[in-house]
Amino acid sequence: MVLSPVIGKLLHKRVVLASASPRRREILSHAGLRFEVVPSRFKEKLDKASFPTPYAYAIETAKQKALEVARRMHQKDLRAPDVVIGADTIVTIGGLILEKPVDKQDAYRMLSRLNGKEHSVFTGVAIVHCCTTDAQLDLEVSEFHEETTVKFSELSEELLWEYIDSGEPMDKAGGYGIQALGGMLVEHVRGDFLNVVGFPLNHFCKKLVELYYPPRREDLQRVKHDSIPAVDTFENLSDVEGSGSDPAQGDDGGGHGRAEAGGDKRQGPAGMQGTDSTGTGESPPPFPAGLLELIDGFKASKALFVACKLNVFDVLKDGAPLKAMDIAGKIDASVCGTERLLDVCVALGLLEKTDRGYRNTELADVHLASDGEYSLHGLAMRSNDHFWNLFTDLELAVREGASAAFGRKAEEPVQSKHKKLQFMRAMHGLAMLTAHQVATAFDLSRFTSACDLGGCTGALARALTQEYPRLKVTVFDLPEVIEHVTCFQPEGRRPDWMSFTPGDFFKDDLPEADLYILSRILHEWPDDKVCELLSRVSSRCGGILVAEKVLEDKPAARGSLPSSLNLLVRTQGRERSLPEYRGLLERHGFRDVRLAHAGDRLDVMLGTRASPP
Ligand SMILES: Cc1cn([C@H]2C[C@H](O)[C@@H](COP(=O)(O)OP(=O)(O)OP(=O)(O)O)O2)c(=O)[nH]c1=O
Repeated sequence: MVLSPVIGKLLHKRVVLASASPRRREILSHAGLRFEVVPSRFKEKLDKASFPTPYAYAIETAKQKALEVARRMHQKDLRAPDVVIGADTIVTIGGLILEKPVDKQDAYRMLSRLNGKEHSVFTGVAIVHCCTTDAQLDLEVSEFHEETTVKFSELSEELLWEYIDSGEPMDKAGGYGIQALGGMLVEHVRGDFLNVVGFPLNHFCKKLVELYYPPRREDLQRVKHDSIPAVDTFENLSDVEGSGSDPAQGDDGGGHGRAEAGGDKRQGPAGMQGTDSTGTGESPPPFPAGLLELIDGFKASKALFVACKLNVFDVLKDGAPLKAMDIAGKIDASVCGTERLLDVCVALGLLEKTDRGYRNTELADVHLASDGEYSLHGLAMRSNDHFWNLFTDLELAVREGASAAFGRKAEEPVQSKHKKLQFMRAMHGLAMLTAHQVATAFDLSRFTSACDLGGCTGALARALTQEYPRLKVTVFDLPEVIEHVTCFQPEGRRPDWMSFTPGDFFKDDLPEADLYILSRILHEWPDDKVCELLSRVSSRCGGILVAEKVLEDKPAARGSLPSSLNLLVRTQGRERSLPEYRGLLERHGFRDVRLAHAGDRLDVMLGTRASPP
């Protein structure tokens, strides 16, 4: 018997749980899912420091676990399963990620840290849909995370050691198992209990709803957007046409004419399987939820920008929940307007609403408050104040081409101090998110000095010096940028081990360096300017590191599309493919140009040449 129709959607698929966790197996089989278990061999050794949030780390680990199993099964049988599920559970306290203890002492350290305090348990989940065509494996990953807060009682040393000696902590994140003896340590839990045990079943079902049941118009009136559809109890579930009623179809599943025309074949995530709309007029086409979301997308962006501009996320950072009226007072805005904005932020997943008022989600705390290390507040503000206006000219830019539009209402000169700082904050936020991945994409230990051209606040330079302590790094940027770099340094002063040189890389002498770095620079310029810049550096160095989003043969990744239009409306530059970058670099004497991915939004290329005599 299956209680949730969404679980039923998986019954006729070959589903694999990529996990050795007996808890995950139990939770999913109790929910009525049929699956095979293939524990993942992925080594959980990702660099935690390179992730902006703990849950990003858990999601990535879950994803790698699932992908490893999908690829291994495909290699073995040349046929992957239909769906592979991976999960990873971590405990976090005070910015520290706790996984499974390595020994009893480690378990003691973890439990002492949790003793008497509240901590968060995150489970990242990846649902990988596999499709094999002509022996080629195509993978589509959906991912999410769930957070549960757990408070431990004050526990005596004796009790901690007794618990550790029971052996229970050793295979569990944070060194405890809430479902067994560890339950005695816990004072209260806020959120999904099963999430702590290793699998957030409720969120998983909601995710399946999103994937398998894009809402229909009539459903939208009845069902709240993110809830699981009305729970039916039924035994005979089938994806196969005509074999029993489909819960997504309500009560008419058994009827012939209508059932035939309207039979729901929305079997999987968009893109992996087609929909079957007959277009006869008898049944409406599948509800275009994604399209409507796109049409409304600008409203969501604007709501986010306005909340940032009014410092909503700063007001709520790290504090107790506040009522709309109190927030309105602090941001100097009307109560009714504030309440509506806050509710929109809740719907967008930026705030949470409880009986005690509104509070930031972790995403907002980390990325939307203005002062965090990984804050994107500056980027949101620049998007609001600058890109928003430029995009009103998109139609003109498309009609006339970048070069025609450029110069009419293109990049405004960054004159005022306010504008300069806003630009730098935006660049800094993006660079902080990717600096570590760019710095570690290749082994750069053979270089002794590097110069980051257009390196702005030095975020990438700092990551390089952390990774290669012997590398001497210079940041080269316009004088009006260098003038303000100090306020972006963690200690509020320029570090001794990095130098900043003001200048224009098209006009002024460049600092001597073994390796030149161009991160998000070349896409700003047309080919002739790129060649001018490359010829200035090529004769002087042994290597070049270029970080850009490289266009791929397949349709561009969603993440790179806005950037490509951004360039169209404001500069004469453009994104380029690997052959294009390779051609440009090889024309200037760089050989052996290699590519590495540095996350969804950036790729890194390294080209080398014989060191100058
Ligand atoms: C906090 C907590 C964790 N856990 C478990 C859930 C997970 O199985 C484990 C965290 O380790 P994970 O690395 O998430 O999972 P795993 O190694 O057990 O299995 P696999 O990697 O093969 O999927 O801790 C509990 O069982 N109870 C708890 O209260």
